Amino acid sequence: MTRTRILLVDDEPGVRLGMKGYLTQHGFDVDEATSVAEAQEGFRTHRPDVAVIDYRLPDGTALELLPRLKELDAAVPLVVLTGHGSIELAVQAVKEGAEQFLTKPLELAVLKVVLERLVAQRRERQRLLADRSRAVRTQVDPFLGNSPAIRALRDQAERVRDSDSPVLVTGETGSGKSVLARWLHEGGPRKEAPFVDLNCAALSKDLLDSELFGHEKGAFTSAVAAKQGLLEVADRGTLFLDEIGDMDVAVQPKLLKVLEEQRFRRLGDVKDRRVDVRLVAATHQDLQGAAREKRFRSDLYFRISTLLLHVPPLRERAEDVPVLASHFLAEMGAHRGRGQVELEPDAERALMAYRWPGNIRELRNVLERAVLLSGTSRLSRGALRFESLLPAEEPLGEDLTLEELEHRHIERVLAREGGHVERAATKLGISRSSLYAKIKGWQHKGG
Ligand SMILES: Nc1ncnc2c1ncn2[C@@H]1O[C@H](COP(=O)(O)OP(=O)(O)OP(=O)(O)O)[C@@H](O)[C@H]1O
Repeated sequence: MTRTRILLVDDEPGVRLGMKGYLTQHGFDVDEATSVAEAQEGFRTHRPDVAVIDYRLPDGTALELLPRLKELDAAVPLVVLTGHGSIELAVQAVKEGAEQFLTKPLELAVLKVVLERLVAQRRERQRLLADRSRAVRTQVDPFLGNSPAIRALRDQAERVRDSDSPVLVTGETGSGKSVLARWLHEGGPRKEAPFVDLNCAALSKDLLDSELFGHEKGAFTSAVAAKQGLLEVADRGTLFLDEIGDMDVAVQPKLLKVLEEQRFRRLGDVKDRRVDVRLVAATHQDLQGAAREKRFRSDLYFRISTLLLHVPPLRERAEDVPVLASHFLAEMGAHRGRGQVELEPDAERALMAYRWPGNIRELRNVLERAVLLSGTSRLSRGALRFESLLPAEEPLGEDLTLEELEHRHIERVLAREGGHVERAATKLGISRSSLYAKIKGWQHKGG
């Protein structure tokens, strides 16, 4: 569980000492400030979860400080303390944005309860904010199936889940990289904090910059108000950068700085801010190759790739296809208020033999379409329409001659290799010229 950070603003060292001792003992991290000016600076550079502010400060009152803090970040709850319980003061403080007003002498246990409640509310709001662009998903198990490949992935993922180091998730499109990233967050020590998900391929350099780092008012022409970056939203949580291979090279050194120093700067700002995020990055590209060819910074590559998780393509774990398929079919049945749709044996065989270039996403789509169009409770091979241009791979028939069997197998390997004769020949374990000879032979026979 992440520790809650409190900013304590009081000019009396004795009061601060007492409160800090108590709160630290109860699991809070406490930063201190002794004046309006120090409080503003501390709040700006090291954002607390809650600020506790004494009413009277050497250079002003809490009423002056409140709107300034609210301007910096309206989401941080503020608690005001005063020596004399005055209703007018309380009303005024609340008007200026204080969430809570407490009188001195303070019951430390009461303060603790108040802080815990405010922090829980803030975390909930932050979580909603982080999920604003996506429907909240129910937890998906990334390790459905029992193949050695998926069991090995689960073992590795469990080992890296609780660490703070960056993780790089590799795998083909649709194989479940995002699902795994979310699982790392939801099962790990940062689960109470936000999971922020950003697709680097979908944004131009400038947009990516301002989405990630935020900006100050006036940083560029359209920046009419200051904006929090997603790094700040993800503070204490997980930042998931999908398609990191497409991140603009100009943004990459800034991300490296965040990872190395836990600092970043909003566009147009003059000072750094501190942030504590765990990075999970994903890519379907060969990032090492991209780094070698200077399309991706190699220092960033090394920083993010110490913990590497590779999600296997579905075709390398065909035995998991029936498990995944019945999971999707149950889900679809429940969604439509119908019973479970079952697979006929010929459909199951076709699903297991197909190459799934679009992986789990494609499997789900194929089943969804089949369920919609067939309207029956048993799906046969004929109901399946595969997305890829490759022929669906049904098991080779038992009553073929050896020659027909060879012919079909060669066609299949050629299709898999995209018609590349040399690669197909290597796969088949024969020379290119023998493969050509065989193909020519069929052409003669009109095959
Ligand atoms: N283990 C799983 N159980 C159920 N659904 C899954 C599983 N893995 C992936 N999916 C589903 O498959 C689809 C693709 O998954 P996901 O978005 O995680 O893949 P990805 O590898 O991140 O793809 P891309 O590279 O295109 O971003 C999603 O709809 C997801 O819900």
